[in-house]
Amino acid sequence: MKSSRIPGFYNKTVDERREILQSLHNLSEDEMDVLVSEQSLPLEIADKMIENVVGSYSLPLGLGLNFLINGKDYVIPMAIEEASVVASASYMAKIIRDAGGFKTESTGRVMIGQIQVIGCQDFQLAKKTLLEHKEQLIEACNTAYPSIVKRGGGAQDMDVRILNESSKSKYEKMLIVHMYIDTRDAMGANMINTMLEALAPTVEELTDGKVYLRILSNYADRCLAKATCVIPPQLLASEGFSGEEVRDGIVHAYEFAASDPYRAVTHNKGIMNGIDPVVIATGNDWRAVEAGAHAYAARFGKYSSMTTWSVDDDGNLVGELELPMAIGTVGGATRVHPMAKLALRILGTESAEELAQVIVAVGLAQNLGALKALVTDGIQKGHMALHSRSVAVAAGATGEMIDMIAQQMIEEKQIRVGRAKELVGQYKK
Ligand SMILES: CC(C)(COP(=O)([O-])OP(=O)([O-])OC[C@H]1O[C@@H](n2cnc3c(N)ncnc32)[C@H](O)[C@@H]1OP(=O)([O-])[O-])[C@@H](O)C(=O)NCCC(=O)NCCSC(=O)C[C@@](C)(O)CC(=O)[O-]
Ligand SMILES: NC(=O)C1=CN([C@@H]2O[C@H](COP(=O)(O)OP(=O)(O)OC[C@H]3O[C@@H](n4cnc5c(N)ncnc54)[C@H](OP(=O)(O)O)[C@@H]3O)[C@@H](O)[C@H]2O)C=CC1
Repeated sequence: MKSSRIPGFYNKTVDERREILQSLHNLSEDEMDVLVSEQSLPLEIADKMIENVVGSYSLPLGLGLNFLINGKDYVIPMAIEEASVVASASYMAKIIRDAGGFKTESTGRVMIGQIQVIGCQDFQLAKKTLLEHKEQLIEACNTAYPSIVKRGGGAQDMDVRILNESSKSKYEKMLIVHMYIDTRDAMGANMINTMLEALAPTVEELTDGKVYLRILSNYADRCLAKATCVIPPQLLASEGFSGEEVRDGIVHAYEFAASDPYRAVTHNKGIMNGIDPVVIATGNDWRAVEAGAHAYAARFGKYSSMTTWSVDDDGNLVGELELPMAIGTVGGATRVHPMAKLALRILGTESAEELAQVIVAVGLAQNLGALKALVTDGIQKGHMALHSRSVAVAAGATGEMIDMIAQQMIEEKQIRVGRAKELVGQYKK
């Protein structure tokens, strides 16, 4: 792909932006049509995706620009309702690009399937028996879903745990089988659940217990993606603030989030501001990603910051974000929703592993954007200036009136629906 660095893209009209996108990716006219909201999800497809369909729900799709990840340029489709997120991601990606870009890596694509067994006469014996039959159980899993094995994935390993072993309650004591399954480019929920359901009768036989739950775990801690950036302080300087001041402010902000769950939740919400829009745009399951990410943020026993920010020996700001990233480039809605297909095409990611790495890079950029704003001008200046247009629309402004009212509210430093309504009234006179 050509460079994703397109200065002033946001000052262009929607049509001009579409033309740039089309030439950047050689998109066909059919693909371009998908960007027109009536085409983005035809009703007959929507009606096959979920139940009781009466329509579809649109979100704005913006492009995160300037992303350089492992030396490769990416344009990032982001579906989100909140102003300033896309601008902030692009701004931080521009700074990080000047610092050499993001470096990313991942652990592979191993997901976890859980089988719950209760009522065993002897839980230790049941565990021992299962472990003795490990190879047979892995093989049974793979027999239930041979196509994933042909694709180079499938069940690889197995583990057994006993929960609440000393409990006297028949409800609390249970044995949990973990199957470790490489799902390749799929998120894998359905394939894992199929495998587990096929395995359950054998597990019951071997344990002399009763199987209840057979379901994947969304705590995908063997399916991790990590992004890092190293930024010389001079790239962080902004009006009235030296680069060193901004750098130190960001590290102080990180330490606050690392030490206080009340701050960590907001800090992490800012990270998910970047992650969710890409997960949604690519047709992936954002509830699964959200659940896994927050659980990982609590993995040391206390809910904490998803990112870390520190200063290296050369005085650079170093940022890191590692998260479970159970997404796919096939399966679910990724190849069903026309917009998701287009988003994957624009991203140009060749595998789920690559997509996962791109997503955490966006999360890291988004966190940096929020922290940089918070430790300098405060969040309201940049965020509310962009949000002012939505406020004007909420107050009933239309057409040219929207930008004029938004601008007036920014100048008056009064970005409120009440004020916007007054201005709409004045313009309509
Ligand atoms: C909003 C900015 C970027 C302005 O920042 P600025 O300094 O006015 O930007 P600039 O005019 O110097 O432009 C720099 C670059 O930003 C981008 N950019 C600039 N403007 C636009 C625009 N209109 N549309 C698209 N892109 C834009 C663009 O890439 C541009 O480069 P160029 O292309 O010109 O070479 C900055 O103030 C910022 O990053 N603010 C933070 C915004 C943010 O975090 N929003 C999230 C919502 S708040 C929240 O939910 C989370 C939070 C904050 O609670 C999390 C937490 O507490 O940790
Ligand atoms: N707790 C949760 O998170 C749950 C989530 N879900 C939902 O499950 C869905 C995801 O399930 P998932 O199993 O990923 O999707 P699918 O059920 O759509 O399965 C993906 C299919 O893609 C095919 N495929 C083609 N190319 C590849 C490749 N390179 N790598 C891997 N598979 C490939 C495979 O079939 P073949 O090999 O036969 O071609 C595979 O079965 C999401 O919609 C999610 O919301 C469902 C239940 C619970």
